[in-house]
Amino acid sequence: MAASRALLTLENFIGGKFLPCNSYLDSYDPSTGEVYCRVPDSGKEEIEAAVEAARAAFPGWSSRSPQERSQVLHQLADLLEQSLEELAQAESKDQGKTITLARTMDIPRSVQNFRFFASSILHHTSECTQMDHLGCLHYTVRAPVGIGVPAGVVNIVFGTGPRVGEALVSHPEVPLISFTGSQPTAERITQLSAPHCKKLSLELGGKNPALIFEDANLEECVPTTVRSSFANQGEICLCTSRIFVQKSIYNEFLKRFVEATRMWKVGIPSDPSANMGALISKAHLEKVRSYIKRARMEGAQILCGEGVDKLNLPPRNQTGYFMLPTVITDIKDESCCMKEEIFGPVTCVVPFDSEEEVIQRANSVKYGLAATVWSSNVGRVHRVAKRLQAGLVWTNCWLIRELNLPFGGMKSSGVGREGVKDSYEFFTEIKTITVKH
Ligand SMILES: NC(=O)c1ccc[n+]([C@@H]2O[C@H](COP(=O)([O-])OP(=O)(O)OC[C@H]3O[C@@H](n4cnc5c(N)ncnc54)[C@H](O)[C@@H]3O)[C@@H](O)[C@H]2O)c1
Ligand SMILES: N/C(=C/C=C\C=O)C(=O)O
Repeated sequence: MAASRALLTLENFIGGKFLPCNSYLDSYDPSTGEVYCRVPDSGKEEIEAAVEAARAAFPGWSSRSPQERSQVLHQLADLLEQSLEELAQAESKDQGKTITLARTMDIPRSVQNFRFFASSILHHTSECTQMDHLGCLHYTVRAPVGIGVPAGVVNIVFGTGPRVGEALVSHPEVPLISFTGSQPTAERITQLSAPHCKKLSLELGGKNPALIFEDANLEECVPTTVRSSFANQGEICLCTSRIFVQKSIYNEFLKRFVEATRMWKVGIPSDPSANMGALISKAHLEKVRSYIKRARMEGAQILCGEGVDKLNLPPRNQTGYFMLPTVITDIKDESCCMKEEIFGPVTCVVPFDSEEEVIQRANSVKYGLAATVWSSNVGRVHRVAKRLQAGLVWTNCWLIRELNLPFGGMKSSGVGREGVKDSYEFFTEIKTITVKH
């Protein structure tokens, strides 16, 4: 029996200290399907300790000036930047994403976010009114609700959603919840938080359409739509999973799109030339595959990918959670593949005739997160973008992020928004003060 390699064991980080836990969960390397790490299986006790640490840290941290807190956030960005490669390797290993995506998107975006918010907190203004006839001045101030960085301000508690997640979201001293995840979980969190009237920010799923009109520039549209469909194995809430193509260019688009999809390289995450790595878990891989099986049963066509083309992987990775990017056509709008979020490397391509028709069909799902519109007619992109039920509409591009402006979805894609103004308002309480002079 080969000696088992010492497994990486993570610890919770509470009150500025790394703390062991009584029990642990196995964490799997998505590229091999092997256990590579153990994470704490935390529960109520750990959440209580984290809330206590936060409670103790709050008075000191919340009274620090924006200038001091900005400096701390810039220092965090510096530390992330200095450890970019180590963090990219860790993220790629843990999530199955390619090292290239982790190096060029995930970690740099984290640095950018810290720097951006470190700057924005220095520029907020408040409101003021005067009642001269009463000799009154009114103004607003905002007080932090959450906490920032010194010991106890950031607490990291590992565990499962139902066990440690529920302990956190139902804790009476946790006043607000910023949740990113699926709609079913958001429903559960909303139920648990309701008795405490907690403030909620919910960033949920999407079933994001691409609307490709006959005057689209296919040289740009095809590669960008391949990327928006399959980046990070389709495990991005903003990924395109329904592609509506105007009939007159449908065959040409499909030919180019399938060719480009087949060039989208699936490889081991550490391969810098891979475009796509492994899905997050065995269970998720099987869930994604089940949608393709259902599409086949409904008589849809699978033009490339799962069950059509061959996946070439080294022997050690054949137990990894890999699948090929898959394109489905001849599928009805009523199909679950066109209605439900699959959150995998699967996209459906269907034709449409008119602008009116495609807007109605694009809006016919319960989600409303993101959309892309491809047309060289500037009047059309503005007109269509305004009518789409989506919180984010990219025209002739995808995933260009503007942190100054609201980010988030409508309908079942979430509640509230993130961004400079929206996050500032969410994480603070506003107060109106009247001074009679
Ligand atoms: N809108 C966005 O910005 C955005 C960004 C990324 C992902 N997403 C969405 O997230 C989903 C994929 O992420 P996921 O699979 O981790 O989602 P998930 O809902 O399964 O889990 C999200 C988080 O909630 C925790 N959780 C699970 N059950 C819980 C419970 N009962 N109480 C408290 N916490 C609980 C999980 O441990 C996890 O940390 C997709 O729907 C995707 O679209 C949205
Ligand atoms: N919050 C964001 C999420 C992006 C992709 C999620 O899968 C962001 O871009 O700010």
